[in-house]
Amino acid sequence: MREDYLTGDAESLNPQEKEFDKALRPLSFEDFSGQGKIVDNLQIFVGAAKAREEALDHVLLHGPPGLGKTTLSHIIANELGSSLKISSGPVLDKPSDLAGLLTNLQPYDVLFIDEIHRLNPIVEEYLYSAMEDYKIDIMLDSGPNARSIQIGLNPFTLIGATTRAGLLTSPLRARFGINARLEYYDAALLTKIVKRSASILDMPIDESGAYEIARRSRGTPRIANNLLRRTRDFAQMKGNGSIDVKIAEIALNALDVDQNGLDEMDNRILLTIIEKFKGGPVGLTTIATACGEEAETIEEVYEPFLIQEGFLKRTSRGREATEKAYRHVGIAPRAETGSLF
Ligand SMILES: Nc1ncnc2c1ncn2[C@@H]1O[C@H](COP(=O)(O)OP(=O)(O)OP(=O)(O)O)[C@@H](O)[C@H]1O
Ligand SMILES: [Mg+2]
Repeated sequence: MREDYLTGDAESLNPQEKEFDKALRPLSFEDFSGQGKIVDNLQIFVGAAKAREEALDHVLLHGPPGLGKTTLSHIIANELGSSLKISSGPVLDKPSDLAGLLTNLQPYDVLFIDEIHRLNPIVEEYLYSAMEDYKIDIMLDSGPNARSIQIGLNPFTLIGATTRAGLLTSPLRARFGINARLEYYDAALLTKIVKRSASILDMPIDESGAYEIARRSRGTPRIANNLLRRTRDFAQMKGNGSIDVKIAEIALNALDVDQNGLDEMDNRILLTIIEKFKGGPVGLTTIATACGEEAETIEEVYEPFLIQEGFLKRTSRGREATEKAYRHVGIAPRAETGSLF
């Protein structure tokens, strides 16, 4: 179950969760909390493109899952007054899939390609001229009759989203005029987001309850919203229906979200490095095998937060647990135990 609230994107949700997700998704820059600099800049770029009656420059949004990349794409299209066409890297398998999408775009439409780091390299090449000159070359026929024709496209904006900006090729990256890296949210911002969500869903919640959920949400709005939903269940079954700090604590403890907001897998990663590999350094794939998790998921989902919070260090020789990690799992750091002998 933890998988779906950590990594679950809209596509993997059940219909009820989809409704919930839709109801809570901010629709305008005004409703979107945090990422101040990115939002301020985007507002300027969107306003200027509209005033000049030009397509907005292509936008690359990157950062860990659940921080608002898809949400921001919807907002950009809304604020441009354009429609948003949605696709994703793995879905665009053949150049003809891409050509079909591109030739159907109306002037100033926004094309959103999620997981853009997973584009097929052949499809990616076709994207270059589309992004640069609003043109694509299409191959007609094959064999001796093969010839290519050039088709002009309406001016459009491509928004690419990825959790792995490092995997993007440099020619693709260079074609984005706007490049924004989303950051984790602090507890104050997440408190605001939790209170907004609770009010949309008509859930009574007090400040301390909202803060407790917020500060234990790994800096991630998606997790905050999901923990809010789970906490409501506890409020209904174990309380009087409203959420305060006591109910929030009961719910979060029951869900194995600890005092620092780390969940069961975060703790398993830290414990594995400390207990099985003497605190590291140890390689990512070794950690992954020992934890029974995909290396990619550890790198994309867990590690960035553990590093940002100072539990983990990335060195040239591998991952190392910090002193803070030792204290967190309640084991004395190496230096201290070493000095006893
Ligand atoms: N700044 C924000 N303010 C309020 N709610 C937010 C904000 N950012 C994200 N959310 C909420 O968090 C949920 C997840 O956001 P979103 O789907 O945009 O993340 P994402 O970055 O696209 O994640 P992924 O990488 O998994 O696709 C959204 O449904 C939205 O309700
Ligand atoms: Mg998304």
